[in-house]
Parts: sequence; structure tokens; C-alpha cells
Amino acid sequence: MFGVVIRMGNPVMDGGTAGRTLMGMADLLRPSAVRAAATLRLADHVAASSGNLEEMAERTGTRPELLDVLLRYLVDIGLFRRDASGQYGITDLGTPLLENSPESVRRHLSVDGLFGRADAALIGLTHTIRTGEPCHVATFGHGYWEAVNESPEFAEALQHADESGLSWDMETILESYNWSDVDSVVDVGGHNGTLLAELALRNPGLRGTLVDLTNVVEVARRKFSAQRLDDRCEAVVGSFFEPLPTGADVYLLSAILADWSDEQAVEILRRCAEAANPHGRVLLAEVNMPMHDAYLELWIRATMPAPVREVSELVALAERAGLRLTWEGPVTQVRSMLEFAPTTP
Ligand SMILES: C[S@@+](CC[C@H](N)C(=O)[O-])C[C@H]1O[C@@H](n2cnc3c(N)ncnc32)[C@H](O)[C@@H]1O
Repeated sequence: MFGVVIRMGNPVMDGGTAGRTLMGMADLLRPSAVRAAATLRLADHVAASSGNLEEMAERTGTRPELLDVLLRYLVDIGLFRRDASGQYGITDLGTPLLENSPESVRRHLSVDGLFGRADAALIGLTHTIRTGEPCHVATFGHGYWEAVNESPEFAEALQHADESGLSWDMETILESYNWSDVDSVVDVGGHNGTLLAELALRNPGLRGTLVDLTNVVEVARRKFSAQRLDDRCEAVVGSFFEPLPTGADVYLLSAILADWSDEQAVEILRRCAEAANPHGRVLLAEVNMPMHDAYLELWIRATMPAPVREVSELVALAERAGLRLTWEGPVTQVRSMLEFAPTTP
């Protein structure tokens, strides 16, 4: 209370244009109110409501007097309107908060959802800048990928976000490597199965095993079934920090290491080296984050470590894990293709 009073009497708030602009840029209330509206599904409740605030509070599990303040503020910022009788309605700007709007952003903004939670952790950005630790870890006690696997809804959210298909230059993985000699591949951290399914479709002799955490594996299994690939592609629950299925020709790591520190990356590579012994190969198809976009890079750094590594650094990590470079493929703007073989039997 006193803080509010002090801030309202602050000359920065009352005067200087730049100060006001900055205070507006740094404002946290507006985004929090928009996200509260998304989380509480207020647009849908307003659309279905008879106008009775008590009833809407009951449905949203909120306190009527505070729900009223929130709705009034959302009117002030143009997401809702209120007629003379006090009945609320949705404006054009507020329409994407409806669950079934073609442009719906409700799930994305909900603080109960995967992306909304990750965004909420951004308040700890200073911690990340100081320490390098993702503020997601500092805020929730675990990383982004553990969160994905915490709730089936989170994995589904990721699947919807990934419906774009072969993203991040996956075509380079499919086309630059000689898959015709490969009988079996383990897609380590293979996610929703998009890449493995495409590999199997383009290489009819190839069998694949995808290893990932629980919820993601469910999504991958459904994809393999839908594409009638169950006889050649399986998805198994496992961690790349634990022993992996042994004896495959290729252990594929696509866009994995960027999410982990050097020590963790070496551990993952070592698990692949152990499983690949003695004749298998480890194929690194690492992503290179676009450095020119500071906004994206800050978001990613706040959410996961995502170090951007040069080819020489990747090779050095692999050597620490008992792997030697056997093939250097293309290095595109977003991918580095490198093949390794275990050095020790
Ligand atoms: C950035 S995605 C990469 C997915 C995929 N390989 C691709 O190229 O799109 C990272 C994947 O690693 C998985 N993952 C995270 N921690 C894991 C662990 N300990 N063991 C296995 N998979 C894990 C995540 O669930 C996610 O599917």
C-alpha cells in the first residue's frame, strides 16, 4: 500500500516523458492481468455469463469483489467492455482469449500452462544474467524439460507448438547423411517422433527406437501409429542420463546438447558412446541458435542453458566422452552435422 502511494507521488511517474515510458515498459501489472484473464478463462465465462458476478466468481473459483476489479481493469485496457447495465462483453482485442477463437492465445498465456509458466519465470532474469542458471530452474526448482514431462497437458502443448513439422532445418539431417547403410537408429531425446517418422518413411529398411521422457513418448507413439510405422518405430521411456538401448547402428542426438551444460552434455555423449560400442556411430545434429536475435536468446537462456557451441567445442566434448570424429557434415546456419565412433571397445 505504502509502496503504491510512494510510487504515485514519485516525480518520475508524474513528470519526465522518458521516465514514464520506462515505467510503462517495466510495468508488470498489465501482463499479469492479461495472463490472469487467460488462466481463469474469463473470456469464455463472460461469453457464457448471464451477467451475475457471484455466479462467475463461483465458476472461476475467485473472490467476486476482486474479480470485479480485474474485469474493470480489463475494460480499461480494452479487452472487455461493460454496458450501462453492468453486463460485460468481449472486444475484438479480447477475442483471442476465447478458447475456440481461431486466433486463440489463451492456452499459451495461461500461467497454468507450459509456456505461461516459463514466461512467468522471466521475472528472475537478473539471476540468470548474474549466474548463468536458467531462472526457470531458480523459480520452479527444475528445468524446462522436466516441466514438459510433469503434466500430460504440457507435452500436448508442445506437440501443438511443433505441428509445423520438419523445423530447424531437419532436412539437412535427412539428406546430408548416408542413411541407406543404416539398419537401426536410436533417436535419443527424439521428442514427438516427427524426425524419426520421416527418416523411416524415406528409408524403408530402417528401424528406429525413440528414447524420451514419459509424456513426450506417449505423443510419439500416437504419431507412429497414425503413420502406420509401429512395426518399424517404437518409442520407449528412458533418460539419456541412464544406459540407452544397446547395439544400434546410429545414435542420433538432434538438438539435444544445446539444452545442457558442458558436464551434462559429456554425460549424454558418454551414454551414447557406451550404447554404440563397438561398431555403432553417434550422429550429432546440433542446433545453432540464431545469435542475432537477442530477444529469443535471452528467453532461451532464461529457460534453459542453451550454450551456442562451435564445431571445435562439440568435438572436444565428444572426445571427453570417449568419441572420435569420423565424419564432418554440413554446418548450416542452424545445424552442425558431426559423426563420431567410440574410441574404446
Ligand atoms: C529440444 S528437444 C529436441 C527434440 C528432437 N530431438 C528434435 O530434434 O526436435 C529436447 C528433447 O529432449 C527430451 N529430454 C529432456 N530431458 C531428457 C532426458 N533426461 N532423457 C531423455 N530425453 C530428454 C525432451 O523431452 C525433448 O523431447
